[in-house]
Amino acid sequence: MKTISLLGATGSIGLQTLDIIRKKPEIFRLSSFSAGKNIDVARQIINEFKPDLVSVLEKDEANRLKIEYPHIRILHGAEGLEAAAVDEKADTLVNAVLGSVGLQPTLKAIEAGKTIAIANKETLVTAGHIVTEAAKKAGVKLLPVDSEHSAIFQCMQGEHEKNVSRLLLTASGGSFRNKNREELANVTVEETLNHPNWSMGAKITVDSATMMNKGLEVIEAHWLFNLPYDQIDVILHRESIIHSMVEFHDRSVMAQLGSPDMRVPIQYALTWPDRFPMPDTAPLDLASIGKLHFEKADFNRYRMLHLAYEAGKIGGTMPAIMNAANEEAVAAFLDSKLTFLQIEEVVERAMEQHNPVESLELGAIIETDAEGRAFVRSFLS
Ligand SMILES: NC(=O)C1=CN([C@@H]2O[C@H](COP(=O)(O)OP(=O)(O)OC[C@H]3O[C@@H](n4cnc5c(N)ncnc54)[C@H](OP(=O)(O)O)[C@@H]3O)[C@@H](O)[C@H]2O)C=CC1
Ligand SMILES: CC(=O)[C@@H](O)[C@H](O)COP(=O)(O)O
Ligand SMILES: [Mn+2]
Repeated sequence: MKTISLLGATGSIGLQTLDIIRKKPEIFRLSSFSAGKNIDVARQIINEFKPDLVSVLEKDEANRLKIEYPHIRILHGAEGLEAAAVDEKADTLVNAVLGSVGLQPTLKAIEAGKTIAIANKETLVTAGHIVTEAAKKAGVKLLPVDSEHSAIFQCMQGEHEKNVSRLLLTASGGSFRNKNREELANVTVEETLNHPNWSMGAKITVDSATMMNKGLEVIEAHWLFNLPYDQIDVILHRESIIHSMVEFHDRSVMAQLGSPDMRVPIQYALTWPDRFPMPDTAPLDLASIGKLHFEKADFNRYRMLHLAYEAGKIGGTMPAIMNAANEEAVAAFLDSKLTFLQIEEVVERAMEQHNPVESLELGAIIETDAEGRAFVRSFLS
């Protein structure tokens, strides 16, 4: 029996995690979860899964839920997220919250000795050095949920890190992969949210279109698999059937394939090193797919990918400023306050004005995160 605390239960990854828990009640139990503002869905989750602890974003909503559910511990805000992350009944934290707000709960859960299934890539981008060091020190497992990192993790089973020569992250190219840069000037939010292969939350779908998603994933891979940036490559693969690959020194390349369905990597993180059947997922039918395509990822077309490699190589607080500026810029785009190409412009400017600190201290990271957000807000005003 695995007891789970789930941050971001009302989101795309959160709901798919609940689907896995729902189908295997003899194996999984949800003991706590967090939601943001989607209280109607939070209520449905409480009614179905009967957790012991729930955290929501706002105090007023928490107070209303306390009256409705007097037997459940209901919390709110950053403290609530941390309390859910260290829930004493849970052995595993699934971090599916959006953004760097997931960092401090993750660190608390590591300190408390929880196994961490991590979907929340912004946490690893912002403070990968702190998170991976803390996990190593506490002897805690960080299990990847992101499809590319799960693919690499699966290819690495039974292999030794020292034999890896290169990681190859596959990228769909996102909603605008058939457009050139000039054609990006007037794209709408609605067009941006139309991902060709995956159904995901709004922020990551925008990131996929700007290619920042792949940039964040390059930094995520650097921390999870302990490889330098010149051994991490990105290749365009429009079908999203190969989820990523690992090249070894003998030039052998291992790939993990499957239909684009996040429930597969989520479940693998929850059952590793075992595998359980996934009856609702159709078998991969390569004969009907016919062809798989590959293309070089052009850094001029996908400038955000270049910026992310730069941020990763500079290191220190540079990935944190890039991530915070990107989170704010994407939110502004979704709110029609920035155009699609301005997301890139504002992220680049935030990086240019930032003096990166080499410090590995959490305080420096938190300050940098705030600086990135303030920079975008002042750009908007
Ligand atoms: N979706 C996918 O297929 C994949 C996602 N990921 C990563 O997983 C994470 C989640 O993505 P996704 O599920 O798409 O995102 P969604 O936007 O669908 O869900 C985000 C979740 O986080 C909650 N949330 C948002 N902001 C806050 C906040 N400030 N405080 C507390 N809770 C908050 C939301 O609550 P509410 O909705 O109630 O307001 C929701 O539960 C991201 O880091 C993403 O990059 C990685 C690989 C694939
Ligand atoms: C499902 C998943 O892991 C996403 O991060 C996905 O990778 C997005 O696809 P692209 O960024 O390749 O468009
Ligand atoms: Mn991914």
